[in-house]
Amino acid sequence: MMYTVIIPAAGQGKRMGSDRNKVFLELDGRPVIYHTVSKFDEDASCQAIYLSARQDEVALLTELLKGFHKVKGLVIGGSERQYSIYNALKVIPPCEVVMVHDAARPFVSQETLTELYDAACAKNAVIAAVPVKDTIKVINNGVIDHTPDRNVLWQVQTPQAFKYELLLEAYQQAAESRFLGTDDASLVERLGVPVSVVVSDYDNIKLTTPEDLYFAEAIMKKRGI
Ligand SMILES: Nc1ccn([C@@H]2O[C@H](COP(=O)(O)OP(=O)(O)OP(=O)(O)O)[C@@H](O)[C@H]2O)c(=O)n1
Ligand SMILES: C[C@](O)(CO)[C@H](O)COP(=O)(O)O
Repeated sequence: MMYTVIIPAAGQGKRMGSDRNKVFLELDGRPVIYHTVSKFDEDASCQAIYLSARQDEVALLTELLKGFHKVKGLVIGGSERQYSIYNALKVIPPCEVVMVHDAARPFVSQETLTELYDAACAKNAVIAAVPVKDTIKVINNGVIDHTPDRNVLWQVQTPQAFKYELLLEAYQQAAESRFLGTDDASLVERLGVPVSVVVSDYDNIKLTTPEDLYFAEAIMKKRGI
């Protein structure tokens, strides 16, 4: 059994504030998306890679990724991350396990991929996450409402891995009820299906705002890249 991964890359990178989609920014002379795709290309359990891309970036992405033989298709993304992923999910060949991973997370480790895949085979739904380090407050109109117990708070990441039929069902139901979530697990949670967690690492950052590029440099330095 192997898995298929969907990599949404059709965002705009507004919070990064650069002149182009952040997945094309370069790290060590290669675009972010190249680093991300290479993690899955190198994983022996990954059988196929599908990406969601902006219409005007399809040609660029095709050229950039032409050396990766596991890349089986590019679909046109939508106006939200969820729509970009659903567009891919609707066209990929049925498989046992499907993972979803943000193009903007180029530092996912092989250990996390292996743990997630093994857990997804044994369970229906599993995501990568790390415990929050800070104290989190719920604030209303500039005033603290309450302080949730930090022991139950986790910062969730991608990859998120699911049995294919379950994820498809979750996306179909979300579309029917016009539910928009900020991650894939939230769509599965709505079905009442338990979603497990694999403890990932703090290097698996999403490049979201400009300071994340400094963290990216530090992670690469640590890894000797
Ligand atoms: N309509 C969208 C929005 C996001 N994404 C992808 O989803 C991942 C996570 O999204 P995020 O970090 O929010 O990226 P952007 O939407 O590009 O960023 P911003 O919200 O700052 O514009 C990214 O790899 C991004 O390319 C996508 O495929 N389609
Ligand atoms: C899926 C995700 O990466 C988990 O942290 C995140 O929720 C994506 O959301 P964003 O609002 O598009 O950054």
